[in-house]
Amino acid sequence: MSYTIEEKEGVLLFTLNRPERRNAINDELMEGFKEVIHYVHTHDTVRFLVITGSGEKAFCSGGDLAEFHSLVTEEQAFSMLSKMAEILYEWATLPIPTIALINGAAVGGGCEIATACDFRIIAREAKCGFIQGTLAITSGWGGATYLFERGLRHDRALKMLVDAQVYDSAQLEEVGFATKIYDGDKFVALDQFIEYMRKINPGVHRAYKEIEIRKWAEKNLKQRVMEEVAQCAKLWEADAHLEAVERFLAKSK
Ligand SMILES: CC[C@@H](C(=O)O)C(=O)SCCNC(=O)CCNC(=O)[C@H](O)C(C)(C)COP(=O)(O)OP(=O)(O)OC[C@H]1O[C@@H](n2cnc3c(N)ncnc32)[C@H](O)[C@@H]1OP(=O)(O)O
Repeated sequence: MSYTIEEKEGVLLFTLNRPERRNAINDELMEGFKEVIHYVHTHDTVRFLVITGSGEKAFCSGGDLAEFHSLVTEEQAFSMLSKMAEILYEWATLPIPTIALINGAAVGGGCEIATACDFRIIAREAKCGFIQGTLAITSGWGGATYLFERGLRHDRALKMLVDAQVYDSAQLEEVGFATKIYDGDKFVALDQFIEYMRKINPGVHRAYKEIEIRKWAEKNLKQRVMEEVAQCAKLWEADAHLEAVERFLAKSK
């Protein structure tokens, strides 16, 4: 199975489980996200949603470049990108705190998933980056829109996007992308992070999330996400992108 979903003591843990592909997102994993979202909406027992990657190396390497390379036209790209963008919008507007437990590399769409979460707890040796620019595309799942909502200084957020480089944990802390850097066991770090939150009535968390979600509704967040998707889809069909992906895949052979 390419993912697992486990509920324990109020924490719903969603683990991306394709370590041999560095937990890249394919259609099956998108269905996993949908299952998790449905679970949260139908189980009041869930207080915190946590997403992490299996293995040591990666949280998530973004879209599965091998699987999605068959999408060539703008329309084909839009169809895949908008599907995941819709899912991430649902995720970002869930009524409970969401946490990206970043155990390893979070690049491309993996960095977008992390940005769509409320909190990013990052392993000291992990790296994150909006590296889409190196593939001649922009973020295509709404990640830039979320990044500009996360309260980073505007020039720092923009620099992350336009440089398209991976940042180490010290840099991620400095720019304000990381909520917390951890050493050692990721679940110990998670337990410490939610220690105080656990003691608070869940209604309080839901109320704070509603405040943020209301603000986003007023600022047309969904529409802005979809415009980001459309921009990425346009770039997707250009030769520069298709050739960059071919170069990446050729390295693996
Ligand atoms: C499509 C949406 C778009 C968006 O909207 O954002 C994107 O997400 S674009 C995709 C951006 N992602 C990438 O460009 C992935 C780049 N991957 C890496 O930089 C590295 O793999 C890593 C994540 C930093 C991990 O490095 P390392 O631990 O050294 O592993 P390898 O590079 O050797 O990879 C192992 C294995 O996994 C395959 N792989 C990695 N990422 C992907 C991917 N995104 N899609 C498909 N396959 C991926 C890689 O090809 C290797 O395969 P083998 O050589 O066959 O073992």
